[in-house]
Amino acid sequence: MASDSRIMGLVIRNCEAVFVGLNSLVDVGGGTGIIAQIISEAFPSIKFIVFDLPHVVENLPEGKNLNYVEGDTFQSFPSANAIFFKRSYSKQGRREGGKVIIIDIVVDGDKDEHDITETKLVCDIFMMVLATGRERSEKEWEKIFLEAGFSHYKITPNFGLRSLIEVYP
Ligand SMILES: C[S@@+](CC[C@H](N)C(=O)[O-])C[C@H]1O[C@@H](n2cnc3c(N)ncnc32)[C@H](O)[C@@H]1O
Repeated sequence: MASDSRIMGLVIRNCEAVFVGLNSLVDVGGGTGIIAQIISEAFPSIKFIVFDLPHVVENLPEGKNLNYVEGDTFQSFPSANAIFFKRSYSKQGRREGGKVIIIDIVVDGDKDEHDITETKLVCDIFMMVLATGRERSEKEWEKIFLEAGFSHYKITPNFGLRSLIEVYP
Protein backbone atom coordinates (compact mmCIF):
# COMPACT_ATOMS: atom_id res chain seq x y z
CA MET A 1 0.00 0.00 0.00
CA ALA A 2 2.83 2.36 0.86
CA SER A 3 4.53 1.73 -2.48
CA ASP A 4 1.22 2.31 -4.26
CA SER A 5 0.82 5.63 -2.48
CA ARG A 6 4.35 6.51 -3.50
CA ILE A 7 3.68 5.67 -7.15
CA MET A 8 0.52 7.77 -7.19
CA GLY A 9 2.36 10.61 -5.41
CA LEU A 10 4.96 10.55 -8.19
CA VAL A 11 2.31 10.42 -10.92
CA ILE A 12 0.47 13.38 -9.40
CA ARG A 13 3.67 15.37 -8.88
CA ASN A 14 5.42 14.58 -12.18
CA CYS A 15 2.45 14.05 -14.48
CA GLU A 16 -0.23 16.36 -13.10
CA ALA A 17 -1.38 17.12 -16.66
CA VAL A 18 -2.74 13.59 -16.93
CA PHE A 19 -5.67 14.56 -14.69
CA VAL A 20 -6.05 18.25 -15.50
CA GLY A 21 -9.28 19.07 -17.34
CA LEU A 22 -11.08 15.86 -16.37
CA ASN A 23 -14.56 16.09 -14.84
CA SER A 24 -14.88 12.43 -13.94
CA LEU A 25 -12.75 9.30 -13.69
CA VAL A 26 -13.69 5.67 -13.08
CA ASP A 27 -11.11 3.41 -11.43
CA VAL A 28 -11.98 -0.02 -12.82
CA GLY A 29 -11.04 -2.82 -10.43
CA GLY A 30 -10.13 -0.07 -8.02
CA GLY A 31 -10.28 -2.29 -4.93
CA THR A 32 -11.08 -0.42 -1.73
CA GLY A 33 -10.19 2.90 -3.35
CA ILE A 34 -6.72 3.60 -1.94
CA ILE A 35 -5.52 4.98 -5.28
CA ALA A 36 -8.71 6.92 -5.96
CA GLN A 37 -8.53 8.48 -2.48
CA ILE A 38 -5.01 9.74 -3.20
CA ILE A 39 -5.94 11.22 -6.59
CA SER A 40 -9.31 12.56 -5.45
CA GLU A 41 -7.67 14.52 -2.64
CA ALA A 42 -5.26 16.10 -5.12
CA PHE A 43 -8.03 16.89 -7.63
CA PRO A 44 -11.17 17.83 -5.65
CA SER A 45 -13.01 19.02 -8.77
CA ILE A 46 -12.92 15.56 -10.39
CA LYS A 47 -15.75 13.13 -9.60
CA PHE A 48 -14.19 9.73 -8.86
CA ILE A 49 -15.94 6.38 -9.13
CA VAL A 50 -14.29 3.25 -7.78
CA PHE A 51 -15.75 0.24 -9.56
CA ASP A 52 -15.20 -3.27 -8.21
CA LEU A 53 -16.96 -6.50 -7.30
CA PRO A 54 -19.86 -6.17 -4.80
CA HIS A 55 -18.10 -7.84 -1.86
CA VAL A 56 -15.10 -5.50 -2.27
CA VAL A 57 -16.91 -2.16 -2.31
CA GLU A 58 -19.95 -2.80 -0.12
CA ASN A 59 -20.19 -0.61 2.98
CA LEU A 60 -17.13 1.50 2.13
CA PRO A 61 -17.47 5.13 3.26
CA GLU A 62 -17.86 7.51 0.32
CA GLY A 63 -16.07 10.84 0.11
CA LYS A 64 -17.05 14.28 -1.14
CA ASN A 65 -15.92 13.50 -4.69
CA LEU A 66 -15.52 9.72 -4.35
CA ASN A 67 -18.22 7.11 -4.89
CA TYR A 68 -18.16 3.33 -5.03
CA VAL A 69 -20.10 1.36 -7.64
CA GLU A 70 -20.37 -2.40 -7.62
CA GLY A 71 -20.48 -4.66 -10.67
CA ASP A 72 -18.60 -6.94 -13.01
CA THR A 73 -16.17 -5.31 -15.40
CA PHE A 74 -16.84 -8.06 -17.95
CA GLN A 75 -20.48 -6.94 -18.14
CA SER A 76 -20.15 -3.14 -18.04
CA PHE A 77 -18.81 -0.31 -15.93
CA PRO A 78 -19.82 3.35 -15.43
CA SER A 79 -18.94 6.00 -18.00
CA ALA A 80 -16.53 8.84 -17.20
CA ASN A 81 -14.16 11.29 -18.93
CA ALA A 82 -11.29 8.92 -18.20
CA ILE A 83 -10.97 5.24 -17.34
CA PHE A 84 -8.21 4.21 -14.96
CA PHE A 85 -6.69 0.73 -14.61
CA LYS A 86 -3.98 -0.25 -12.18
CA ARG A 87 -3.29 -3.96 -11.94
CA SER A 88 -6.75 -4.63 -13.34
CA TYR A 89 -8.31 -4.98 -16.77
CA SER A 90 -11.47 -5.32 -18.82
CA LYS A 91 -12.14 -7.00 -22.12
CA GLN A 92 -14.33 -4.20 -23.38
CA GLY A 93 -13.20 -2.39 -26.51
CA ARG A 94 -12.99 1.36 -26.92
CA ARG A 95 -15.91 3.29 -25.50
CA GLU A 96 -17.15 6.72 -26.49
CA GLY A 97 -15.45 9.47 -24.57
CA GLY A 98 -12.06 10.21 -23.22
CA LYS A 99 -8.79 8.55 -22.58
CA VAL A 100 -7.67 5.50 -20.68
CA ILE A 101 -5.00 5.81 -17.99
CA ILE A 102 -3.08 2.64 -17.11
CA ILE A 103 -0.42 2.04 -14.47
CA ASP A 104 1.25 -1.24 -15.35
CA ILE A 105 4.46 -3.00 -16.30
CA VAL A 106 6.02 -2.53 -19.74
CA VAL A 107 8.82 -5.02 -20.33
CA ASP A 108 11.71 -3.32 -22.13
CA GLY A 109 14.88 -5.40 -22.12
CA ASP A 110 16.67 -2.86 -24.36
CA LYS A 111 16.18 0.25 -22.20
CA ASP A 112 15.78 -1.12 -18.66
CA GLU A 113 18.67 -2.16 -16.45
CA HIS A 114 19.16 -5.92 -16.34
CA ASP A 115 17.89 -6.21 -12.73
CA ILE A 116 14.69 -4.33 -13.58
CA THR A 117 14.00 -6.58 -16.58
CA GLU A 118 14.67 -9.64 -14.44
CA THR A 119 12.18 -8.44 -11.80
CA LYS A 120 9.56 -7.68 -14.45
CA LEU A 121 10.00 -11.18 -15.84
CA VAL A 122 9.50 -12.63 -12.34
CA CYS A 123 6.20 -10.68 -12.26
CA ASP A 124 5.43 -12.25 -15.65
CA ILE A 125 5.86 -15.72 -14.12
CA PHE A 126 3.59 -14.79 -11.17
CA MET A 127 0.96 -13.51 -13.61
CA MET A 128 1.21 -16.72 -15.60
CA VAL A 129 0.85 -18.96 -12.55
CA LEU A 130 -1.63 -16.98 -10.46
CA ALA A 131 -3.84 -15.31 -13.04
CA THR A 132 -3.14 -16.98 -16.41
CA GLY A 133 -1.97 -13.52 -17.42
CA ARG A 134 1.34 -12.01 -18.48
CA GLU A 135 3.43 -8.86 -18.54
CA ARG A 136 3.76 -7.11 -21.90
CA SER A 137 6.30 -5.29 -24.04
CA GLU A 138 5.38 -1.96 -25.66
CA LYS A 139 4.66 -3.76 -28.96
CA GLU A 140 2.23 -6.10 -27.20
CA TRP A 141 0.46 -3.21 -25.43
CA GLU A 142 0.27 -1.32 -28.74
CA LYS A 143 -1.41 -4.28 -30.45
CA ILE A 144 -4.10 -4.38 -27.73
CA PHE A 145 -4.75 -0.62 -27.96
CA LEU A 146 -4.96 -0.52 -31.76
CA GLU A 147 -7.14 -3.64 -31.97
CA ALA A 148 -9.48 -2.13 -29.36
CA GLY A 149 -9.94 0.92 -31.59
CA PHE A 150 -7.69 3.50 -29.92
CA SER A 151 -5.65 5.82 -32.14
CA HIS A 152 -2.47 6.46 -30.16
CA TYR A 153 -0.80 6.16 -26.77
CA LYS A 154 1.99 7.61 -24.65
CA ILE A 155 4.17 5.69 -22.20
CA THR A 156 5.94 7.46 -19.33
CA PRO A 157 8.30 5.03 -17.52
CA ASN A 158 10.06 5.28 -14.17
CA PHE A 159 7.31 4.68 -11.63
CA GLY A 160 9.12 1.85 -9.93
CA LEU A 161 8.56 -1.24 -12.04
CA ARG A 162 5.49 0.31 -13.57
CA SER A 163 4.85 2.83 -16.31
CA LEU A 164 2.12 5.37 -16.82
CA ILE A 165 0.33 4.62 -20.09
CA GLU A 166 -2.13 7.11 -21.57
CA VAL A 167 -4.29 5.75 -24.36
CA TYR A 168 -6.31 8.06 -26.59
CA PRO A 169 -9.45 7.57 -28.73
C1 LIG B 1 -4.85 -6.70 -8.33
S1 LIG B 1 -6.27 -5.88 -7.70
C2 LIG B 1 -5.88 -4.20 -8.08
C3 LIG B 1 -6.57 -3.22 -7.18
C4 LIG B 1 -6.18 -1.75 -7.44
N1 LIG B 1 -6.44 -1.35 -8.80
C5 LIG B 1 -4.74 -1.52 -7.08
O1 LIG B 1 -3.89 -1.37 -7.94
O2 LIG B 1 -4.45 -1.49 -5.87
C6 LIG B 1 -7.52 -6.29 -8.91
C7 LIG B 1 -8.91 -5.76 -8.55
O3 LIG B 1 -9.82 -6.11 -9.59
C8 LIG B 1 -11.04 -6.51 -8.99
N2 LIG B 1 -11.77 -7.37 -9.91
C9 LIG B 1 -11.47 -8.65 -10.30
N3 LIG B 1 -12.39 -9.11 -11.16
C10 LIG B 1 -13.32 -8.12 -11.32
C11 LIG B 1 -14.50 -8.02 -12.09
N4 LIG B 1 -14.92 -9.01 -12.85
N5 LIG B 1 -15.21 -6.86 -12.02
C12 LIG B 1 -14.77 -5.82 -11.25
N6 LIG B 1 -13.64 -5.88 -10.50
C13 LIG B 1 -12.92 -7.01 -10.54
C14 LIG B 1 -10.62 -7.23 -7.73
O4 LIG B 1 -11.66 -7.33 -6.77
C15 LIG B 1 -9.46 -6.36 -7.26
O5 LIG B 1 -9.88 -5.33 -6.40
